[in-house]
Amino acid sequence: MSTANGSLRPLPIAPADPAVFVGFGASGDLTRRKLVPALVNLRRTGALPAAFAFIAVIRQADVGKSLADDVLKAADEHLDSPLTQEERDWFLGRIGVVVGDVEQPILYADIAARLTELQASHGTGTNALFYLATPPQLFAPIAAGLGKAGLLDEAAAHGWRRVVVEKPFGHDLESAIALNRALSGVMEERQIYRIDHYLGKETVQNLMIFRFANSIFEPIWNRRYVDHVQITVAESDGIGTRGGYYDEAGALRDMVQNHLFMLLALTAMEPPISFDADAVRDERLKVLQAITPFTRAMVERDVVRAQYAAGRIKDADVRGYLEEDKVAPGSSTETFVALRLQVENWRWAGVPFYLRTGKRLAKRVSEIAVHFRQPPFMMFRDTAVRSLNCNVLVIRVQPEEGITLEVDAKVPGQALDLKTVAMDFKYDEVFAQTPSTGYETLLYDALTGDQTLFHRADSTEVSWRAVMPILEAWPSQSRPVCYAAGSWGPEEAHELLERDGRAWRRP
Ligand SMILES: NC(=O)C1=CN([C@@H]2O[C@H](COP(=O)(O)OP(=O)(O)OC[C@H]3O[C@@H](n4cnc5c(N)ncnc54)[C@H](OP(=O)(O)O)[C@@H]3O)[C@@H](O)[C@H]2O)C=CC1
Ligand SMILES: O=C1O[C@H](COP(=O)(O)O)[C@@H](O)[C@H](O)[C@H]1O
Repeated sequence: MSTANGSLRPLPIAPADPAVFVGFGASGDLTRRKLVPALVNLRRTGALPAAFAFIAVIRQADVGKSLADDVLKAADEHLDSPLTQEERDWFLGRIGVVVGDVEQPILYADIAARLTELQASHGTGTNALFYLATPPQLFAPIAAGLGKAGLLDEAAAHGWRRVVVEKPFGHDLESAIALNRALSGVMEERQIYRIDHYLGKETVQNLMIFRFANSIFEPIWNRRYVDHVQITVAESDGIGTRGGYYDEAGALRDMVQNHLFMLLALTAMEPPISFDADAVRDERLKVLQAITPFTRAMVERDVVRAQYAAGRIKDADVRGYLEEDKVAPGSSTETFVALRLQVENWRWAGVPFYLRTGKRLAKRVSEIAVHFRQPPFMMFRDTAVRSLNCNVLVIRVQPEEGITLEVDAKVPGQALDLKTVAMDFKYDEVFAQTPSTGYETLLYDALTGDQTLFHRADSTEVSWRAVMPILEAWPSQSRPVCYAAGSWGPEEAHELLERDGRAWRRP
């Protein structure tokens, strides 16, 4: 059974169902920086139920002693305003800790006992949301442990049981299939919430509203009017402390296969027949299925992989990727990818989609730029106007969230002169509420049983299938090319568009 999309929720927002949140990997970075702050934000907006408790599942007993205090202290740094004493006491009174080894059945018996305890003391009822914020190789063992202990059996529990699975969802197609199989062996698809925090971002959700709640864009949203689309997710940060994970993953797995493909899917999808979760996910899936498979020749020609070298960002020297902690000597892991792909369907045949993402680029900015075709020049041919610019619609995902439409206007005066001007919508000028990190929305959706903004099993596999030919071709190709930290990527990425008579937008 599918669920209804949260975008259609009536205001004011109702508190989610009473539940216990069971966080695996609760001593980790994600819990501190994103999950706990998101839960605090949900409570601030009245979206967290009063009957709520949090079980932190960790492996080191000594960490457990101060864990509740530590995560709240860390959360403080990621909130717009620090926790009040009332909030601190509220959360402290609701956090329980369970220590153990995720491979051992006893851990799950302890979790079950703790659940019963908290259900009684906090009146949470029997709903439980299990959140897997651990290294990915533990997702399947944890699911198996939960399954064997009967913790996912909703009939026996008399309440819902849901599992949020963090990214990366697999390392390649084969491992994604295996993980889907492991999950579906112990629970129903409707219980699985594969997270992609980009889908929770306000601006990303707004893409569907922008396209389908306004009548003026849809008629021109196709190959007749669109020349090409550019999707950029640029980061100025490097890999930080995540070298161990990143060196195994690289930008294609870390960003393209999931986040950029979701931006692509939402940009290119057909209108769903409703906001029903499966109706929306069906349409996103069809876009991924329509990506023209990459041949080796296409990988060679249309995919640029690169790695950052030392450079300067914001007036500071930064080291190159190979000097980062936990990166293998001489690693050929890419920190930048630019590619050109085609969505072969009736709407988009012949329209190139250019995607690029990278670490240590000139600035942090994510945007989708839809470049429309040029108008016929005919009317201007005997005038001083030398060329016409094409209209560009830019959806700014982050930061400075908003939407800009670039149009040509006449420069005031007697001569005929044109200038490109921007019609601008900025979230922070229109709405009091600033767009969230995405985790608030996704946690609320998981707590209310809305799967729209989560990946379904089929889409994880189809997106891996699309990138596999690239991953398979790379080892036999030359090393990634270099780009200086603080730049907009390697020259080859610019050539990718120049070859087609186009250029990347400078965000
Ligand atoms: N951090 C982020 O911004 C993002 C993270 N993610 C994903 O979230 C997940 C967690 O990431 P993150 O919090 O950064 O990772 P961390 O390495 O910071 O934390 C991992 C957590 O898992 C625990 N853990 C590690 N090994 C074991 C084990 N063998 N048995 C039991 N527990 C174990 C760690 O416990 P201990 O403290 O004892 O080591 C820690 O609590 C990953 O899948 C990551 O890809 C996704 C997007 C963004
Ligand atoms: O999933 C990931 O996303 C972040 C970028 O997220 P954003 O919300 O800050 O844009 C990226 O840095 C990280 O490498 C990747 O794993």
